[in-house]
Amino acid sequence: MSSVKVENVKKDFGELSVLKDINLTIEKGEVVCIIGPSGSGKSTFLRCLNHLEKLTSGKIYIDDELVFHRENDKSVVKTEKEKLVEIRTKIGMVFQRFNLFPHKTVLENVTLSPMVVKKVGKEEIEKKAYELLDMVGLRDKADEYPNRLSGGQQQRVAIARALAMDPEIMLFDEATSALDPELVGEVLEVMKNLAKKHSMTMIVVTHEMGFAKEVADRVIFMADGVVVEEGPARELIDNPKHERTKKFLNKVL
Ligand SMILES: Nc1ncnc2c1ncn2[C@@H]1O[C@H](COP(=O)(O)OP(=O)(O)OP(=O)(O)O)[C@@H](O)[C@H]1O
Repeated sequence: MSSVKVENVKKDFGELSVLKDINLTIEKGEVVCIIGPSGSGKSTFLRCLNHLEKLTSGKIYIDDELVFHRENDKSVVKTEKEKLVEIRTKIGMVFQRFNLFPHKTVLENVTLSPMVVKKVGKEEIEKKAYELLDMVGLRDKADEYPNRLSGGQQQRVAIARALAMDPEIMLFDEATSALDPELVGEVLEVMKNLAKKHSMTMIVVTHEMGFAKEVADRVIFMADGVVVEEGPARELIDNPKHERTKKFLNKVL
């Protein structure tokens, strides 16, 4: 488990200012849901946390260690390449599109990165992969190829694959948005289990308000690249303070 601190983070795409001075602290073991209208910068924020996007300016700390740092004028990225790999192994990410390796079996999808990146032995990682596949309810699919699985099953494999790296922090970027409605529940169930039983630091961008309310310790409402409001999940969803939050929740609930 790790904590994350974000200081004065800004991200521009050309003329477009997508993140405008974000300041947040996420504690060890905390489950945080980020909600907000489409285009408000939620995905970009997550992608900045593991450096899939370079910051325009600001600082990101993991466990009080400054890991990403960029100044406006000098374009200095503090992080060296090897360090980046080390940091990325601490941060697992699950995307909207599962991006499994199509020519690898489910088991191989889960074991590949730990073997290649962390040099974990085959026997050890396979044992762990089976445990993870058990956890996501897919042990019996270990030898299947991804195209033989439903979207919900593929997404559960993607979660197992991310967990196989033993991450300290898990980022979920609209993990259920691309799924048929009847498959959403099975993926949320796995995420819920992870949050409740495995005390993992989780940052979840989601449109699932029920999930946010039930599972999150804290909800952050973002709009137009700023954090408009944050607070305990139930409090924020049932009793939002800002007009912008109220408007958004009225629309989606
Ligand atoms: N690589 C990029 N290049 C240029 N613009 C981008 C890029 N990535 C995102 N944007 C823009 O940044 C803004 C925020 O996008 P982002 O995906 O972070 O929003 P979001 O809140 O996650 O939205 P959604 O809920 O629809 O996924 C959008 O206007 C988007 O078009």
